[in-house]
Amino acid sequence: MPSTLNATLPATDMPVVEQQAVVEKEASVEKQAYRDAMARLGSAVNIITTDGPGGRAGFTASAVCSVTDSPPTLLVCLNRSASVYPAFKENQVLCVNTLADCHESLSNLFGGKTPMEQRFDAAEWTRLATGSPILTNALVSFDCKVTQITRVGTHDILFCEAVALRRNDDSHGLVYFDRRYHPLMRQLAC
Ligand SMILES: NC(=O)c1ccc[n+]([C@@H]2O[C@H](COP(=O)([O-])OP(=O)(O)OC[C@H]3O[C@@H](n4cnc5c(N)ncnc54)[C@H](O)[C@@H]3O)[C@@H](O)[C@H]2O)c1
Ligand SMILES: Cc1cc2c(cc1C)N(C[C@H](O)[C@H](O)[C@H](O)COP(=O)(O)O)c1[nH]c(=O)[nH]c(=O)c1N2
Repeated sequence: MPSTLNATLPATDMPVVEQQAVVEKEASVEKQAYRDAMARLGSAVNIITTDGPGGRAGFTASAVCSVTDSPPTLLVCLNRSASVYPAFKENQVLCVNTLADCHESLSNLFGGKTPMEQRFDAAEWTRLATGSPILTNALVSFDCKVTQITRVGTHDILFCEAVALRRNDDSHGLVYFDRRYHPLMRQLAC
């Protein structure tokens, strides 16, 4: 049986669509229940990097997605309590490095409390247009300037316009699902 959110609702003859609206208005979801539910959404894993006057910094992020291709724009959600937040806020440039199947330990390094130098020492980096660190064997890297920031709850949503791209066509993907990493195989040319 699938589990459901328990919300006390008045019994009515309302059509299903209107009853759903009542659930959204009256019920609230506990933080842990929300996280447990979100853990069921598989996502790519990315290391977001920056460099500039605010210093070099990087963190692991799963809250990343495409917004529009005109202009080519992604969004990245960053917790304002993260140690890296001031650097991203000041630099206004970043690179979204999407991880390949070999990057599980690198993802954990950039997602923990590890000192910044130790994080970057664990891999090889280059630069493209903005000066943000590009992970040399990432599946794909989006070098971006931050064009807009929106504050929602604990996080800032950074809207990022891609100004340069770099792809590795001989790597497999990495997905974070159910609080674990899973390799994702691509059909590679023979
Ligand atoms: N968007 C985020 O900030 C985000 C996303 C994923 C993981 N994390 C952090 O990574 C660590 C490990 O996460 P996990 O997935 O193994 O287990 P978890 O139980 O902490 O999180 C499960 C899922 O809930 C969501 N989530 C967790 N913390 C969040 C937050 N502060 N804001 C918005 N969404 C959040 C994410 O989708 C995450 O995959 C935790 O410290 C978690 O806070 C943060
Ligand atoms: C798989 C996975 C996915 C995410 C994270 C972690 C992990 C392991 N973290 C947490 C983030 O990486 C962590 O808070 C930073 O490394 C900052 O940590 P410090 O404050 O520097 O220790 C994270 N944080 C964030 O602000 N947005 C996100 O999308 C994610 N996603």
